[in-house]
Amino acid sequence: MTIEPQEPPTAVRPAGGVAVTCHRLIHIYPTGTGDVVALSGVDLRIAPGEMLALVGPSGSGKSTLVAILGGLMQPSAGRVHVGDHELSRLSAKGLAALRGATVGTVLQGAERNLLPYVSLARNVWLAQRPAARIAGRRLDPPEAILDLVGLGGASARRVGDLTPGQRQRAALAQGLAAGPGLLLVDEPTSQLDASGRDEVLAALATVNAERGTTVVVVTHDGEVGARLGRAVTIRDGRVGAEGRDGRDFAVVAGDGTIQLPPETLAGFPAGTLFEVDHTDQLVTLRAVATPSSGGADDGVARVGDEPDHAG
Ligand SMILES: Nc1ncnc2c1ncn2[C@@H]1O[C@H](COP(=O)(O)OP(=O)(O)OP(=O)(O)O)[C@@H](O)[C@H]1O
Repeated sequence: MTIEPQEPPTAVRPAGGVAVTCHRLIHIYPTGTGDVVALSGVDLRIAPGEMLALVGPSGSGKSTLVAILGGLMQPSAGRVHVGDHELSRLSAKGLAALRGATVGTVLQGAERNLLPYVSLARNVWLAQRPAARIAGRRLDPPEAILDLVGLGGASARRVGDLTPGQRQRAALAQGLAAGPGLLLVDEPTSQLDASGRDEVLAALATVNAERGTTVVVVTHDGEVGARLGRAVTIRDGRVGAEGRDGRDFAVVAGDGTIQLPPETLAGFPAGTLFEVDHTDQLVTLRAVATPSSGGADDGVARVGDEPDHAG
C-alpha cells in the first residue's frame, strides 16, 4: 500500500541560487599505502544561478569536489563557500542542515536516488523531510516539483514504470525536493540516448530559469558541457581550463601555474623550457628546449636542434 502525503513539509527555502567559491581547495585521502592527493588547489567561482559542467578525465577529482560542495565531507585544506556557509567550519550538524536544505545532490545512476516501492510523489515528500526539521516556510507540493522536471501527472507512478529519461528526471525532482539553492548532479546523461539527454537538459534549464537554482553537472559528455554554456575542466586535482559559450580559455591557478590543453601538451612534454614574452593582453610561450634522454649534455634538446642521428 502506498500512503500519499497529505501536506508538504515546511522548511526554509533559499531564494534563488547560491554562489559557490573554492579557494586553494585541497583534499587528501589517507590510504594504507600512502596519501592520495585528489584536489591540489582548486580555485573556482560560480555565480548564483549559473549552470556549469565539471568535466575531466577519470580520477581527476570531480567526484571529490562535488562531495565537498554537497557537504558529504570536509576538505583537507583551503576554503569553500556555498552561499553564506564556509563549509570547512561547519559542524556535523551544520553539514547535515546544509545537505537538508541548501544543497541537493543527485547521485550517478537515477535508481540510487529513488525508492522503488513508493510513488514518485512519496519519494519527493520523503526527501523534503530533513528540510522540514529546519523550521520555516512551506515547501512546494511534490506534484509541483515533479511538474517542474516535466513529470506532471506522473506523481502516482513508480520508478519501475518510467523510461530511463523519466527516471533521471525523477531523480532530479528528488534532488530539488527541499528547494535547494545549489543542485549537484553526477553524470545525469551517461545512460541515456539523445532524446533522453535532451529531456534532462531541458528539465535542468527549466529549473534554472524558474527557480534560479545554481546547477553543477559532472559529465564526461562534451555536448552536455557545451549546452550548459560553461564547462570547467579538472585535471590532476585542479582547474585547468574553461569553455564558455564555445570559446576555450586557460585558467591561472592560485600558485600561478597554467595547464596547457591536452592537444598542446602532447607536443611539449613536462620539463619543456619556454621563453615567456608578454605585452598588455598577449602572452607568447616560445619552446626553446624539450627534455631528452639523449643528445644534449644537460638532458634537454634545443628546439630546432638537428636530431641526434647515429651514423
Ligand atoms: N575514498 C577514497 N580513498 C582513496 N582514494 C580515493 C578515494 N576516492 C577517490 N580517490 C582517489 O582520488 C582521486 C580523485 O578521484 P575522484 O573520484 O574524485 O575523480 P573523478 O574525476 O570523479 O573520477 P571518475 O570520473 O572516474 O569518477 C583518484 O586518484 C581516486 O583514486
